[in-house]
Amino acid sequence: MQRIIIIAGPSGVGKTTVSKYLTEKYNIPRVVTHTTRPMREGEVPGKSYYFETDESFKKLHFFEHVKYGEYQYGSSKEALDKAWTKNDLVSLIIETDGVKSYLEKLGQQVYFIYLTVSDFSVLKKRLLGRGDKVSEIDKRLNSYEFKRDLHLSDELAKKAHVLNNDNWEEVAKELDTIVKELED
Ligand SMILES: Nc1ncnc2c1ncn2[C@@H]1O[C@H](COP(=O)(O)OP(=O)(O)OP(=O)(O)O)[C@@H](O)[C@H]1O
Ligand SMILES: Nc1nc2c(ncn2[C@@H]2O[C@H](COP(=O)(O)O)[C@@H](O)[C@H]2O)c(=O)[nH]1
Repeated sequence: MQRIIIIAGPSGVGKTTVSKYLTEKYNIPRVVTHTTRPMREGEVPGKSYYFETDESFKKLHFFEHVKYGEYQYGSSKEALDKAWTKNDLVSLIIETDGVKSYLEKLGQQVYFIYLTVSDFSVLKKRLLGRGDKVSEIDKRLNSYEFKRDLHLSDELAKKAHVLNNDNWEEVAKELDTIVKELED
C-alpha cells in the first residue's frame, strides 16, 4: 500500500531533521511543497521547496494550501504521486490544518507524526542555531500558527504518534521502529 508519513509540530522542533533522516537512511523521499516565503540560507529550490511569487502561487492547483504567518504554503497531488513513483513510503512536512486535509482525504494511508519538546524555550535557540534571522524568528514565534502548533487539538491528538525530540538519538531509534512497522 502507498503510505505517507506526515510530520508536523512547531517551528524548530526538528521536522526537517526527521525527514532528512528518513531520506538518507531509508530512501524515503519527501513530497516537495510550494511557498511564497523567501529562501533561507542552505535551502535548495526544488528540493527544500518550490519557491513561488504571489502570482505564480495563485496559478497552481493544490491538494491543500494555507497561510502561515505572512506567507502562503501549498501541496499538490502531483507532487505526492511523483514521490510515490520513487517509493511506496514517502514523507511530507506540513502544519496542522494541512494534516486535517490529508487525514480526511487519505485516511489509513497517513501515518501522522507530531513532534514536540519538553521545554518550548529550546525552539528559539534551535532556530538561532540554524542561522535564521532574528527578525524572522521573532515574527515566527509571535505568529498565531506557531502558537497553535505548540499543542495538538483533541481531534488530531487521537490520530497522532507523538515523538518527543529533546534527544535526537532517541528519536532516531523511534523512527527506526516506525519505518520497520510501516515497511513490513
Ligand atoms: N534533538 C535535537 N537537539 C538539538 N538540535 C536539534 C534537534 N533536532 C533538530 N535540531 C536542530 O534544530 C534546528 C531546527 O530543526 P529543523 O530545521 O529540523 O526544524 P523544523 O521543525 O523543520 O523547523 P521549521 O518548521 O522552522 O522549518 C536545526 O538546526 C536542527 O539541526
Ligand atoms: N499545510 C501546509 N503546510 C506547509 C506546507 N509546506 C510547509 N508547510 C508548513 O509551513 C510551516 C512553515 O514552514 P517553514 O519552512 O517556513 O518553517 C511549517 O509548519 C511547515 O510544516 C504545505 O504545503 N501545506
